[in-house]
Amino acid sequence: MWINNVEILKGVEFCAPKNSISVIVGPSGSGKSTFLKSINRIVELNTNVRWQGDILLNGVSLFDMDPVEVRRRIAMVFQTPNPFPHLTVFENVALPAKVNGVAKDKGALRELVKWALEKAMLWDEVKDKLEKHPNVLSGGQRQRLCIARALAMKPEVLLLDEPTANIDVINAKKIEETLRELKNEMTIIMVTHNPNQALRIGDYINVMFDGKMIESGPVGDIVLKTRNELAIKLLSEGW
Ligand SMILES: Nc1ncnc2c1ncn2[C@@H]1O[C@H](COP(=O)(O)OP(=O)(O)OP(=O)(O)O)[C@@H](O)[C@H]1O
Repeated sequence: MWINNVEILKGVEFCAPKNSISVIVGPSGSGKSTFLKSINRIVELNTNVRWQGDILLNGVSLFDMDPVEVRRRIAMVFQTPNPFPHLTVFENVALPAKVNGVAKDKGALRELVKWALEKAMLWDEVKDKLEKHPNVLSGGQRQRLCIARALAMKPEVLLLDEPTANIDVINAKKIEETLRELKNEMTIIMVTHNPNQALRIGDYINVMFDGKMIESGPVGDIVLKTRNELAIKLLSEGW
């Protein structure tokens, strides 16, 4: 994949098994975020992108689908919590679902918002703040609000780009717990800079270096069997 004629992703082969957490690790600038943003084609929004190859969702090419449909089915949560500041907590979760036609009427929408906030393990903390704006929430709560907003679209795949990078340890643990629960309902692909986190919650580890996926496999295999020196170094020392 090329951005402005510079090759950024180089012959990447990657598979995210259903109902599992696939973690992507690698040094800064290796292409992790670009790869993640390719999976739901948001990388195309502001950049001049040229593709070679294919990305399949349940066997269907993303390039044969409407990009809006792709982004509903493959939702994304970014490193910095980015709730809509001018909308209430309720509206933050409800609006994208409403726009995408996920809930048909007000009752269904209320149910959906509650469901998404419960799944994101945030409901108990915000059920009395639904009409407040996200500035009253902590950073970790704002990030879980963004997860709830993504979940309300009922995605099949959830992409997360370092979702715990900017929050404290307790909230990071809550998000990890949330993801472990969520994988029963969807496929999760997450970028992390934290090797301990990768080993703690990843079912599959994928190591990226210089735009290539240099190692991939079940976490046990990667830890015990990999002979790739860079993968060993990255997973033991971090990056
Ligand atoms: N819109 C863009 N235009 C030009 N180059 C880009 C663009 N987006 C990413 N790149 C380049 O692609 C390469 C990979 O960047 P990317 O952000 O994907 O790496 P990363 O592994 O996620 O890094 P980090 O861990 O620091 O977030 C970098 O060299 C970057 O400069």
